[in-house]
Order: sequence, then C-alpha cells, then structure tokens
Amino acid sequence: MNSLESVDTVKFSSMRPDNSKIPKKEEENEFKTELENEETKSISSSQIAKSYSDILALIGENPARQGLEKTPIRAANALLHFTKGYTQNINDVVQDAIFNEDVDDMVIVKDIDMYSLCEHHMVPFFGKVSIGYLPNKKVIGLSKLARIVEMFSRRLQIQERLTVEIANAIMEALEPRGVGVVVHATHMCMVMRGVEKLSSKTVTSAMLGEFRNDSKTRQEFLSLIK
Ligand SMILES: Nc1nc2c(ncn2[C@@H]2O[C@H](COP(=O)(O)OP(=O)(O)OP(=O)(O)O)[C@@H](O)[C@H]2O)c(=O)[nH]1
Ligand SMILES: [Zn+2]
Repeated sequence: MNSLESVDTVKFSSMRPDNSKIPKKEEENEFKTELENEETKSISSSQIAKSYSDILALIGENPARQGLEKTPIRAANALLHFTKGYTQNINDVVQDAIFNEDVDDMVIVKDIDMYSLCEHHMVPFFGKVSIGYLPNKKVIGLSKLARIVEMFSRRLQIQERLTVEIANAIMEALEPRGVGVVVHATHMCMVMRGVEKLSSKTVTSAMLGEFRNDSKTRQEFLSLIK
C-alpha cells in the first residue's frame, strides 16, 4: 500500500478489515473523550504528513531541506483544519442556542465569510453566505448560523451541495416557516488553473418552505441581502 492509500484508509474508509462498518465520525464522537479525539487527530496528522513528504519529493523538491523540514506536518494540520467539519455534527454546533420567542418577521445574517475546498481538485473556493429564515416561535443564536456554515464548508464540497446542506440543517434544527440561503463564491480551480477566469463568480441558492412557495418572501429576502 502506498502512503496516499494509507491516508485514504485512515480518514475516509468506512469498513473495517472484518467488513463490519466503522461508525460515522458523528456517531463515533459521541463516545469519544476529548483526549481520544486529540489522539486520533495526532495519528491522522502524522500519517498525512508522511504523504505530504512523498508529494514534496514527487514534485522534485527536497523534503529534507531546511525550509521544508516542518512543511509536511504544517500542511497536514492545515488540511485537518480545512476538513474539520467532518468531526462536527449539528447538535454539537447548535447546542442549546434555540430560544422560544414570539417573533415571526424575517431574520437575516448576510455576508458570512466562507472558505471551502472543491471536491474535484481540492483547491479552495471561497466567498460569502447569506442566510434568512422566518421564525416559527423559535429563534437560533446568530453565531450558530455562522457555525453551521463552518461545519459544512470545512469539508470537500461542491457549492450546490454546501448551499442545500446549510438550508436543510437550519430547517431541521429550528423548524422555521422557511429558509433561504444564497452563496456567492470564487473557485480557485477556475482562476489558478483550468479555464483561468479571474473574475468569474458562482451564485447558488436554496429556498425552502415559504421562501420557495411565496415569491414575496423570496423577493424580500433577495432584496435585503443585496
Ligand atoms: N457544479 C460544480 N462544479 C464544480 C464545483 N467546483 C468545481 N467544479 C467543476 O468540476 C468540474 C470537473 O470537471 P472535469 O472535466 O472532471 O475536471 P477538469 O478537467 O479539471 O476540468 P476543468 O476545470 O475544466 O479543467 C469542472 O468543470 C469544475 O469547474 C462546484 O462547486 N460545483
Ligand atoms: Zn475544483
């Protein structure tokens, strides 16, 4: 097995050698202490670092030269940060920050910074996320909307799925009358390589509940996030 395969196995395989299913990260984390999570992270980062060392050699670099000595472990820790969303679930993220409140007007948090990695090239795409919802006697802590964006963007993604996952998670956690999510992003895989279109922006949206069914609600949201 080469080292890239071993990284695959550590991070992404869902089967044990005896073919029993390894629990999903979310399930696993419920039973793990913080110390065990730290240990898992350190095993993953040293295995990923080994692979980065191989990659440095494969691109013609000398992984042993002074400037690169710590690069594999730095890059491994950076990759684990960029993909930390795999270790989070919606309950941990939202915690108890859902409050009963007799309000029913639209709530919007706009221009939430978002950084993700495209799943096709593992190259960054980044931009802004705007979220609106119509409360149904409950509101969510505002920071939790940004934390939900973090949870789904810190994974390998495509922009369309990221947008829908954010909307669905808010719908399930808060049960509002509707949710709207709009994402504006620049894909570095279209800027630094490939078609090399510096100014292109991708816009995606997900509209659920009254945001989908009622054009006035949708229009109000879209004009407020302009
Ligand atoms: N729909 C969608 N496509 C994406 C996203 N991020 C990257 N892509 C596209 O994924 C596609 C992968 O196409 P391929 O032809 O398999 O890969 P490629 O040869 O590297 O493509 P080019 O980027 O055109 O050079 C490209 O068209 C990318 O622009 C995303 O978030 N959503
Ligand atoms: Zn890409």
